[in-house]
Amino acid sequence: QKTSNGKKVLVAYFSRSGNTKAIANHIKELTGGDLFEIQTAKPYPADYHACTEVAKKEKNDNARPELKEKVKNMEEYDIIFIGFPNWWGTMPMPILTFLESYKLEGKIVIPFCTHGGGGEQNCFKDFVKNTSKATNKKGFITSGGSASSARPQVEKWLKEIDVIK
Ligand SMILES: Cc1cc2nc3c(=O)[nH]c(=O)nc-3n(C[C@H](O)[C@H](O)[C@H](O)COP(=O)(O)O)c2cc1C
Repeated sequence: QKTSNGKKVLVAYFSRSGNTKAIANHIKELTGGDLFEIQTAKPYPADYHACTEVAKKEKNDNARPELKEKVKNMEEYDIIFIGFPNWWGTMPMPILTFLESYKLEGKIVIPFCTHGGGGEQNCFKDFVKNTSKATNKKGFITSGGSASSARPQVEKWLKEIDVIK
């Protein structure tokens, strides 16, 4: 399925507790795109505090956690939404693994993010820095708690950035 302007859409997301997944689902429903969940080969601890410690170490080490699977047909997509939670003020490191796994030249990449009160911080700045070979469009950000009811805001944003009519 393609959008009204004939583009094929992928909605890739990383989500530990479901908030970012809720936004991914809104985008999928509104654009008719395909969903892909970015998962690490080794799951993060279920315990929140333990997870923050693992994530902090990965950030400090500039790690590239191994991913469970790849998008097999990335070359078919024109527009790639990439969603993630704000972790320690930026993208979780598996997003960097993901971005470095594909040739994104010539594609439109668009981030979306949920946070726990800190807002955007460096999330989108770091995203743009790491996707400089692609065309970037303005991202969508919301607090994790509002994600499931954010469909109207997501729709407004998708119209603003010219992905849907
Ligand atoms: C490891 C970790 C680090 C986090 N760091 C931040 C942060 O720096 N700023 C913030 O606003 N929220 C932070 N959060 C909260 C998440 O961004 C927020 O709960 C988000 O909606 C979770 O999305 P998810 O349900 O898709 O995993 C952190 C959460 C985790 C697990």
